[in-house]
Amino acid sequence: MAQIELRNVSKRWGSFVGVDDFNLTIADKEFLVLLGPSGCGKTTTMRMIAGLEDVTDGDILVDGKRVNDLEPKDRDVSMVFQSYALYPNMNVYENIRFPLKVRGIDPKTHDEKVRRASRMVELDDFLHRKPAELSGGQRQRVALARAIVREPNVFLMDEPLSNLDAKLRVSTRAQIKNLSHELAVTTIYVTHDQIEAMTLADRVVVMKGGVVQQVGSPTEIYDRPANAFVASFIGSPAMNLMEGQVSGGVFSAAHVEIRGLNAPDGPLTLGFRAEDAALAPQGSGQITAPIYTLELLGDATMISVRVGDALVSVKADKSYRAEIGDMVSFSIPNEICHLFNAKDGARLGD
Ligand SMILES: Nc1ncnc2c1ncn2[C@@H]1O[C@H](COP(=O)(O)OP(=O)(O)OP(=O)(O)O)[C@@H](O)[C@H]1O
Repeated sequence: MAQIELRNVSKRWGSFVGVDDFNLTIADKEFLVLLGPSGCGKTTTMRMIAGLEDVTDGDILVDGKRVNDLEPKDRDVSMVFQSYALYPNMNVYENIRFPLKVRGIDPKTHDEKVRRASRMVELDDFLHRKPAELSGGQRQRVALARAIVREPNVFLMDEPLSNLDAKLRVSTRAQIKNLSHELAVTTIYVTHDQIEAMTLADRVVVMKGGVVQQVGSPTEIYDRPANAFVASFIGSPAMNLMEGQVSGGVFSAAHVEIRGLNAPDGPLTLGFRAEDAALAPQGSGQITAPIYTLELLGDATMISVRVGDALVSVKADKSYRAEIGDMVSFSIPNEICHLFNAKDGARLGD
């Protein structure tokens, strides 16, 4: 059992703020993903939980006990890093066994524990090999097994898939999800890849510049982004955002007019997702504009449309065909519009 609580946690180096007033309770067995662009403070947050970085302000509690002053080895957490840091001279078996030796675990139990962990990551047939004789994906699985074998209360994973090629990333991602379910261990996972976050997480924390922007389930974050930054960071493609003016419930921007909005007069950022735009017969939509490019995705066609100076994405059926430069017409039903304050990007209304 491990519930982790961060209370007003901050990290500063001199006047530079790496993490600013982070508050969150991570439930026992929860899979929590810290997501954000490079430098937003994800790794620093995780390192503070691991005890590898001192907390400047605030408290970290595990199961209600303050752990700020505990050494990493006394925190009952297992970390998996982006670089696998395996011992090159030891074979896979010895690499996985190593944490058990260091911790003075009864040697009689080692074999069973190592074999169980290696079975979970499907490395049973590779136990005699040295790291140099393994693929990148297999090495990362050794690192996972080495974390599993300790039977920790918490897994901390820092971009564990980022050194793998695209195909391996997808299969290892599925394996991590399955493992976390099977082991039922609280997991904190750092990534800048929103697809990884959406597919793995029970809850996602989106960070920017050391500040938490939103905490929520993947669906909440996708359907109701708290601000324009989150909207632009989540989704593939990201949400279309247009700057414009509202007057009497009518949003106007270059080549765009959307009526019936419940928004105050003044500047506004309007967002919509590619899949929510509705293609309309030629010339009958709210927006008619030239196609900039088309991407055939297999299950759909993504149309990039040049609206004034901006490019917006509109998702069409997989059978949709047109040429670059053709005109396309579409509407943005006002119930699917996301409205954001033009100044600070905060979400308006529901
Ligand atoms: N020891 C340090 N001294 C000063 N600044 C630091 C130190 N470690 C990290 N930082 C700064 O703190 C900020 C947050 O770093 P952090 O590594 O947590 O970001 P991140 O979100 O994990 O990014 P990435 O995805 O690139 O790893 C960055 O701007 C970084 O340069």
